[in-house]
Amino acid sequence: MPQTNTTHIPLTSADSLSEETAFRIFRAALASNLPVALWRLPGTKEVQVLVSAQVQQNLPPMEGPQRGFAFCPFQATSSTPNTFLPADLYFSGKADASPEKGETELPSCFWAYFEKTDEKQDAELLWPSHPAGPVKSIARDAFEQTVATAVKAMQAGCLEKVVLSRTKTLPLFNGFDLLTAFAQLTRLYPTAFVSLVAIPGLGTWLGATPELLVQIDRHRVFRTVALAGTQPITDKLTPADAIWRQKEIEEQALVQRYVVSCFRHLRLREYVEMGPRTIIAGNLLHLRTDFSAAMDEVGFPKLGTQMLELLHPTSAVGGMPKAAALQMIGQLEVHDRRYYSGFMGPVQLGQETNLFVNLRCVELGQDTVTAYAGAGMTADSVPAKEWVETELKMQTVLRLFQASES
Ligand SMILES: C=C(O[C@H]1C=CC=C(C(=O)O)[C@@H]1O)C(=O)O
Repeated sequence: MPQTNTTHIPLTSADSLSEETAFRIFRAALASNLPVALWRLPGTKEVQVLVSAQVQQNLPPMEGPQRGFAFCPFQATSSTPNTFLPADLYFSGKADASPEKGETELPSCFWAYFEKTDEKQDAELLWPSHPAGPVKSIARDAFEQTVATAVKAMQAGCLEKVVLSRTKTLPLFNGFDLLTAFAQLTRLYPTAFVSLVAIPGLGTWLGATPELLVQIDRHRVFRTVALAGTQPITDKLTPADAIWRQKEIEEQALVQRYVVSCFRHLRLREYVEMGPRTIIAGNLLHLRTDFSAAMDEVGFPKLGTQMLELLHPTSAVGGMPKAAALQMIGQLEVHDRRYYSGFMGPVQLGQETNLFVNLRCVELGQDTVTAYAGAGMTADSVPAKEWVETELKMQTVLRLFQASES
């Protein structure tokens, strides 16, 4: 593994013991070909894991009572459906917790592998990959051309903003270890939602996203954010000193207005809006506005589910107006986004729902890794800068795969 220069958060022995239990469950699920999700919530230490006996294609209400893990694409298709993994086995990662069983029994082979993995496992893990293999990548010149096309359309007034993405596929280096990569991301990005999701027939995704889509906390407070605008962190720059150009301010304001339009659509006025302020996401800074509403007090007991339907895809990954932006993405991008810029996260686990936008992520093939990243374009975008921005976003996770680039 390449060396990283980031501060490591020391784990206590109780933490590392429960992390090892979560990893054992993950390995046993892969070995028995079961869908599995492993994650660490922002600002927490616990690594949580969930295994399902089978996948559902309909999302239940986000407010309960069904518990599980949602994993949804940018746009659902037959090869990238919406998926919900019921919590047939769930481990919260807390030092005093043990794995909890759900409604459906896991097959006995899972428990056989789980017992076996008690001893240190040296056998290589085989993870599921998408049956169609890696998606297409675009060369720098061609990407910059497409950005120029989008900029012209925006200057002509056809739309205000579009988020165009691209991908980069590298061979996996010898000795790559999936769980080590996950553990490294948890140490590198303490404020990100770090996840590793493996679903037979659909693929394996690893990431560290900064973008909350929908949260319903244990007090039934709904939260979402408007995140956009990007600049690299430099040695001298703290979030408080960050200066934003008009282009980024407008780009984020469009996302913020989009969230407000969703509240308006529901005729909900009693929400709290804070920001925008500058936040750190790995090697980057973004602008973020926070929104919240106490669901019962404002008379919207199903606000999480209703807002999810309206928000996704937000203009942080699509654009404004939404329909025109989605059409342009379909025309200009050479790849299928699959689960990149979709959303995912635990539903009603630990009495909370926490859904995040799948950004700063990679998709794993058997011997390849594909990074996905996009950037918000407006009439003022400069194509070369947008290329660099997507490169920086990809580095969030690809830095762990550097040995692959040599
Ligand atoms: C689309 C991505 O980031 C979004 C979130 C924050 C900032 C963004 C931007 O500045 O363009 C994007 O809207 C991505 O990471 O692939």
